[in-house]
Amino acid sequence: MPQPKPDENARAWHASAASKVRITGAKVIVTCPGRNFVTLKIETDSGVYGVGDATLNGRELAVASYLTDHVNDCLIGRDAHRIEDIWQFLYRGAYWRRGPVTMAAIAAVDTALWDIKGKLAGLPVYQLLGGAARDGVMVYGHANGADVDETVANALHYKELGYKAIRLQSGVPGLASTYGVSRDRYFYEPADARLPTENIWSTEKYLRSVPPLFEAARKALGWDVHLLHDAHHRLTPIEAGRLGKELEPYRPFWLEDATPAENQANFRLIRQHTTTPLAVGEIFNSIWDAKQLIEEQLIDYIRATIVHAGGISHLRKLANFADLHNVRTGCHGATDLSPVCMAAALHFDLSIANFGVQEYMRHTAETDAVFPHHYRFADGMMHPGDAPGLGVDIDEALAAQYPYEPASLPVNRLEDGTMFNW
Ligand SMILES: O=C(O)C(=O)C[C@H](O)[C@H](O)CO
Ligand SMILES: [Mg+2]
Repeated sequence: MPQPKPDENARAWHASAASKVRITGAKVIVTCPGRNFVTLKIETDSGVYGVGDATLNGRELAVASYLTDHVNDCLIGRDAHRIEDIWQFLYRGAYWRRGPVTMAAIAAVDTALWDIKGKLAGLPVYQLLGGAARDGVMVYGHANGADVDETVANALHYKELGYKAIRLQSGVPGLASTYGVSRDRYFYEPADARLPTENIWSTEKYLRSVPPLFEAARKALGWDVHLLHDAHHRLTPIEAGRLGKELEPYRPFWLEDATPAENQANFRLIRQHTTTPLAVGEIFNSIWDAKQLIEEQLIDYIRATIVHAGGISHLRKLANFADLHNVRTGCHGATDLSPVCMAAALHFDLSIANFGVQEYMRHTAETDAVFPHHYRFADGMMHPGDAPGLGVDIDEALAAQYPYEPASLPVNRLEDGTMFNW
């Protein structure tokens, strides 16, 4: 029997058959409505455009240059529908894989392409990702204060606002400044000066301060609210094990960034000493940063988010992998992640199987005005809205009124002058 003739031009056929939407332009917008944000806007010949967040706090211009000097020209003429192909082109094609600058740039392209695909389909992005897997996205807010009383008072306020999960960070007696404690009630912005501010840190003083904070918070708030805490990479594994054990009676939702995670095996030691759930990963930029942590079930929540971990496409892979190992998500959502990232994270959170919680720090009114958006908060939950695409935009004329202002994250020294983790 004669065999069917192979189609020698299959590749060409595939290339021409699908309906194409050509990318006609890509531009980077840097704006500072209270803090710096880098946004990528991709335009197509259909008239539809998409936006992606590319903000890397304290290193913003490196990503802006990566996009402008090395990526944007490569996008022109490509089919905006081919999100995975473009992701692979940028990741494999860089040769220098991973790293926060590369992955933030790829994330911005990926996010903008999902926005375009949603707008062209007339669907919110979460519908393209499989639809809503829950009614809304539980978020946690930041309660902080100079001392335990002020922090607990702020936490009570968050509870009144309807929050079901609250992060507690309090000033440490004997230390002039502490991570997570702001002078402002809602907006904590660590990038506070052009050159890095030098803070002083004492692990001993800090460790004494956290259990009394949780004890007071449980007394005042009761047990029907989740309580979280961020150690911000400052403990050794054995110190983290001790803190986790001391917090167990207060049932924290998680202890975050207990120890730096370059060496993923660090978390084994913490696990051996405490049942307090562990969260890590806001500075991760790919699935490889979390592979051992997830495979060995050394953590409970993975904090990687859209802008710093390669966009919606890569974060979905990470979440699916985590799901196999009972690890849930808890996306980073500090104010240095723009409303574009927040919108993308909410579509992602709503659609995945193993969602845990989403961090939510309110942006300033100036930021909200530059980035008009459809996402909303009610009763401790958020929803991305049902506008086609991501449901977020950038007002370029307004953005231009807030030029870039150099700002750095702080650094820490121990009391004897030794450089330490911030
Ligand atoms: O929100 C958190 O949990 C943080 O740790 C915030 C980070 O310090 C901040 O995003 C750094 O830019
Ligand atoms: Mg953190």
